[in-house]
Amino acid sequence: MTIVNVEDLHYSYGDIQALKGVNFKIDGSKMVGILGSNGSGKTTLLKNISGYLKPSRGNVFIMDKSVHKMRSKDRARIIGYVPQDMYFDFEFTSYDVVMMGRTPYLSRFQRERKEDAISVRDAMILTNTWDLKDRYVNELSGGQRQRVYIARALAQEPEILLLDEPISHLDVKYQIEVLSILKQLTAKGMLVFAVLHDINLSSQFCDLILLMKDGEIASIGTPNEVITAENIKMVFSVDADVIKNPITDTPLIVISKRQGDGLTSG
Ligand SMILES: Nc1ncnc2c1ncn2[C@@H]1O[C@H](COP(=O)(O)OP(=O)(O)OP(=O)(O)O)[C@@H](O)[C@H]1O
Repeated sequence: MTIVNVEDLHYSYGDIQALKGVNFKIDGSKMVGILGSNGSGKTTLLKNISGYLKPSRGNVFIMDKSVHKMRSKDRARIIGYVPQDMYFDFEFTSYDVVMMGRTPYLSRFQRERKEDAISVRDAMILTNTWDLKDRYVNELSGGQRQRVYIARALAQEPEILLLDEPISHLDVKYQIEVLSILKQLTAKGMLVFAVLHDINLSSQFCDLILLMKDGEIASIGTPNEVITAENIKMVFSVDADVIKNPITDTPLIVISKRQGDGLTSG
């Protein structure tokens, strides 16, 4: 069964056309990396899949249902969304924030049940955030907060998990740890989309790569199909050599040539 079906998706912010006709179908549980240059539409795509933004044209179907026609509570049981950052006006502890992930399972004014506490604890242990449970989330480091947000989405127990740059604030140990956790979740049946900037880690951990340029999909396929010197040049304007990682057998990009002399607009 096709789980996510994106059809002719267009999205504009006023005059800015951020998505210009995106089409793809994904079935089964996989780890999908969304890569592309700055401003190419990755976050906008994720927000349209999550139902947070409504397409200007085209549609997003989740398990054959238009994501916008789903009740928000039903949507939240299926889709977990981890934005780049969130700001909380009030002093919420990490535990409170992760417990917010259980909202779709509780009726109004219903107190948390034992199963909610178990789900929160499991998500926090998995993301290595249990020892942060009593700390105010606004006082955590960027990397600690990022892991708490992932725990919140996991407590939601979604079938599809969307993450916007989930490893951008993490040190290398946690980058590997978070990507490994996401990979384990796909083995348990979850479909994961993650916007990533690290091409080599994406190549190592993702089953599929969706490469974006100027609001369109420049290439979609396995890392072997997508991570090529031609595609890297086309999307990032960078000369790279692509070799095989001798340990993982996945494509590995090496920037060996001297690039341009300064920043170019893009
Ligand atoms: N709220 C907004 N209002 C107006 N334009 C926006 C808004 N958000 C994004 N855009 C524009 O839409 C385009 C796509 O932005 P988007 O954030 O989806 O790109 P991205 O690929 O995620 O970029 P990055 O890698 O820099 O995070 C860009 O031209 C951006 O300037």
